[in-house]
Amino acid sequence: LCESILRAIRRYMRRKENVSVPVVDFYLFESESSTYTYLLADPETKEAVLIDPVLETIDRDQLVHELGLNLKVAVNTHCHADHITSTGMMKKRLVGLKSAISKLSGATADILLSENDKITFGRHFLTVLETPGHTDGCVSLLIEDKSMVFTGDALLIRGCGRTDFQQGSPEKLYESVHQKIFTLPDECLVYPAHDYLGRTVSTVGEERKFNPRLTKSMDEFVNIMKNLNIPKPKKIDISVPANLVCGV
Ligand SMILES: N[C@@H](CCC(=O)N[C@@H](CSS)C(=O)NCC(=O)O)C(=O)O
Ligand SMILES: [Fe+2]
Repeated sequence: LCESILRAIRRYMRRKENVSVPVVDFYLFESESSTYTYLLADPETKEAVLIDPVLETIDRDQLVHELGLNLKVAVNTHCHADHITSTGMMKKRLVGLKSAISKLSGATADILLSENDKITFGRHFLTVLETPGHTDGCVSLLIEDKSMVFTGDALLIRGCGRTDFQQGSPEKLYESVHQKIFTLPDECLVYPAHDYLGRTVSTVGEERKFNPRLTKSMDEFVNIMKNLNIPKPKKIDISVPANLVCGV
């Protein structure tokens, strides 16, 4: 393990002992699309935010009730191509819940996000970082003390989102990650929207050092991304149109 992840683990353990920091339920995983959903809450005010919820796991995500949380916002990091979001269905079940997605995604939602917007829950907030390249409307969400960033499909653990559909651009993705994410503190924990190998968390320092795609030059990166040759997501034709309207 490199130094930055050890520092991050120590920092995380200290945070767990301090009730004034947000609680995150890290392991809400949807196995068909290998998607991570993240629930963040202020333990004192009970206000909460849900990131990238999936339709198939909407019943599991009712745990917000069990935890006595007041879910304010359900946010998508982008218009997903591989699964349908549950934000629209969830709004029908939870009075007062608002959906959010980037303005540049072209999707409809209650809140259309732009660079530097804040999503507040209790005493905490996430700052919106526009990180286009996988899609034009991709955002990453940074917690106020820069200890955690939720990167959607922009930066995956030892990988990144593909750039061969949905306005994908390897050049834009390279710039987004280098300018917006790799400039964060080394020990900032990186939580991606997917992992296909069972990994759950990384750090900015680790990815800056070891990411096999993004440590390369821009030209090499573009070449890698143009030759990924991976099949399209099985559900792309139903997911994209559905996600343009919050999945309903
Ligand atoms: N097999 C999956 C789709 C896998 C895939 O294409 N994942 C995307 C993120 S979801 S849009 C991706 O960007 N992958 C990058 C990579 O390097 O794997 C399915 O059929 O759903
Ligand atoms: Fe995606």
